[in-house]
Amino acid sequence: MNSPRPRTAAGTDGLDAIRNAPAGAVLGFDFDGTLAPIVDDPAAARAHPRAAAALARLAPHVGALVIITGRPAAVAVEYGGFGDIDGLVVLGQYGLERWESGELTAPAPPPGVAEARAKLPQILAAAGAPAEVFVEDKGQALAVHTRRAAEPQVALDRLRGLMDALAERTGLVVEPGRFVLELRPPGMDKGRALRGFLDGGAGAPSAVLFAGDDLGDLAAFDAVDGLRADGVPGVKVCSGSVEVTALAERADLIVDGPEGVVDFLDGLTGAIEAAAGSAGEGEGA
Ligand SMILES: O=P(O)(O)OC[C@H]1O[C@H](O[C@H]2O[C@H](CO)[C@@H](O)[C@H](O)[C@H]2O)[C@H](O)[C@@H](O)[C@@H]1O
Repeated sequence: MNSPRPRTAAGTDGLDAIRNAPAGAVLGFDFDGTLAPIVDDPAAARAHPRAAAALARLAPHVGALVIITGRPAAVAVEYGGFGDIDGLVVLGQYGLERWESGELTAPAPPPGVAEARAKLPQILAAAGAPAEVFVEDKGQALAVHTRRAAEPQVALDRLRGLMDALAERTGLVVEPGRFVLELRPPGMDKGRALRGFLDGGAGAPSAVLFAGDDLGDLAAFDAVDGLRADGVPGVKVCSGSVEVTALAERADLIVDGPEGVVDFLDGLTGAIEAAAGSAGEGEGA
């Protein structure tokens, strides 16, 4: 299977670098909207049916695979069916949590989360939120979802100012996403998480890739840009949707949602395996 070509020279260099030296490359992925199709109920989200197999096939060829998600890490592992993928690391809650080989490391939530949890019902009432607006309690963070409302963007806009004020009062930050506003601890984002993950590796990667779909993934795109400025080839992949356009504007490569991401992974692995096969034939000749 042929991989789609990036539309930028930097992205083409980044993808070539991954294909040419996969063993030193680090590939990062968002979960919801990138590996898992968006659905109305966050608890019903599951990875694309071919995602876990595609990651498992790619894993032995590359330096590292890391999923960086707003979900609790253990939830992404469960909903993804990722528990058996060799070497996979999942950084949850925007990088606060780390899951690796079945072991989870997670800090205690800051006290502001409990205060926000107690005040959120009043905030929803004050914003006139319809009954379909609900809170997803992630322990470290609280996500207010409006997707199921008749007018999800209107409901989101009405909440924004009140959520900003609550974040300020509780020492949290507001993380906006696809018909969601999250209250979460400050000091971490997907860019810092990616940088921190690379810093914990065995040296600079030969190349880096990050694929995402939502506003929270822009920080990881910033990190890829920063790495490129430092001389590390990199690729920014957007899992395209009509809901968010900000990532597509910054991406080297746009694919068609999670199905496109999985096809891209299969194509990349196929190219790496084909190159390894030809090299083996050359050596034997
Ligand atoms: O960083 P991510 O892996 O993309 O997680 C971000 C948030 O995604 C989830 O919400 C989104 O997906 C839901 C299920 O498809 C959808 O119903 C919702 O509208 C989306 O915003 C998740 O529920 C959040 O906790 C994540 O932080």
